[in-house]
Amino acid sequence: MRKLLVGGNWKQNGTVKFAHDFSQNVLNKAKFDANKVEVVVSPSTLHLLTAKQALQNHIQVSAQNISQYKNGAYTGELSAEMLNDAGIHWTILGHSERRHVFGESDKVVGEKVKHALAHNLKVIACIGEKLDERESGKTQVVNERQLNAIRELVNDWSNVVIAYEPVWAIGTGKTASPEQAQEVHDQLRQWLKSNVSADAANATRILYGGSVTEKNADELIAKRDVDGFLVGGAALKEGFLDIIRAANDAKK
Ligand SMILES: O=C[C@H](O)COP(=O)(O)O
Repeated sequence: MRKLLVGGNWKQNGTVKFAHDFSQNVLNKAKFDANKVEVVVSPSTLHLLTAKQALQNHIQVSAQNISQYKNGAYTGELSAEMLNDAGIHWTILGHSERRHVFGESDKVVGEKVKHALAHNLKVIACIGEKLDERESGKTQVVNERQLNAIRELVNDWSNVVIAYEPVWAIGTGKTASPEQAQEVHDQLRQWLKSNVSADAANATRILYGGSVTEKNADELIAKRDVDGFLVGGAALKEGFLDIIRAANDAKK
C-alpha cells in the first residue's frame, strides 16, 4: 500500500503573512490520517521557513527547485546544502514551468534529481506532455524521454515521487479525465517495472497535477494508479483542505 501524497505548489505567489496564516490554517483544519496521507506544502524559497515553522513538522515543506551545483558562485540559486541546513527535506524538480519557461532540459532535470538525492532530499519529479504532443500521439514518448533522462543518472528511486502533470492541464481548468490520468499513470508504472525494478513500480508514488480542485479530486484519486496530487492554484485556497480530505477518504 502506497502512502498517498498531496502536494501544494504555491509557485511564485504569497506574502510572509500568507505563508504564516495559510500554513497555520492548514495545520489546524486539515483532517487526515498521517499513516495514509502525507501532505507537503511548497512555498517560494523566501517563505519556506515561515511555512515550516507554522506547520510544526506535522506537514512537510518542499522547495520548488534547486540548483544542480554545490554551494558556490551561482547567483540567484538555492542549494541542496541550504535545504539540509534549514531542515527541509523535499524539493520539486522539473516542473513544466522550469522546463518550458526557464528552459531546463531533460538532462539538467536529471542532474538536479541526482544531486538532490545525493544530498538526502526527497524529490517530486515532474513530467508531462504539451498539448501538441498529446494531440500527435506522443504522450508516452515524451513522458518516457523525461523519465529516461533521470534514469540515466539515478538507480535508487526510493526517494522519488513522480508527478504526472500534462502541460495542457496546468492552470487551464482543463483537468485530465480520471481515465486519461489512469492510462498515463499505468504506463508510467509499467515503465518503472521495465526500466527500474518491480519493487520501484510497486512502491513509487505517482501524483497527478493539472487543475486539480476539490471538485475533481475524489474521482481522480479513486483511480488505481493515482497516488495523490500536486496542486497549484487550488493549493492557495481553502479548497486545499478538501483535496486533502479526498485523499484521506479514498478507498485504497
Ligand atoms: O504544480 C502544480 C501544477 O502546475 C498544477 O497547477 P494547477 O493546479 O494550478 O493547474
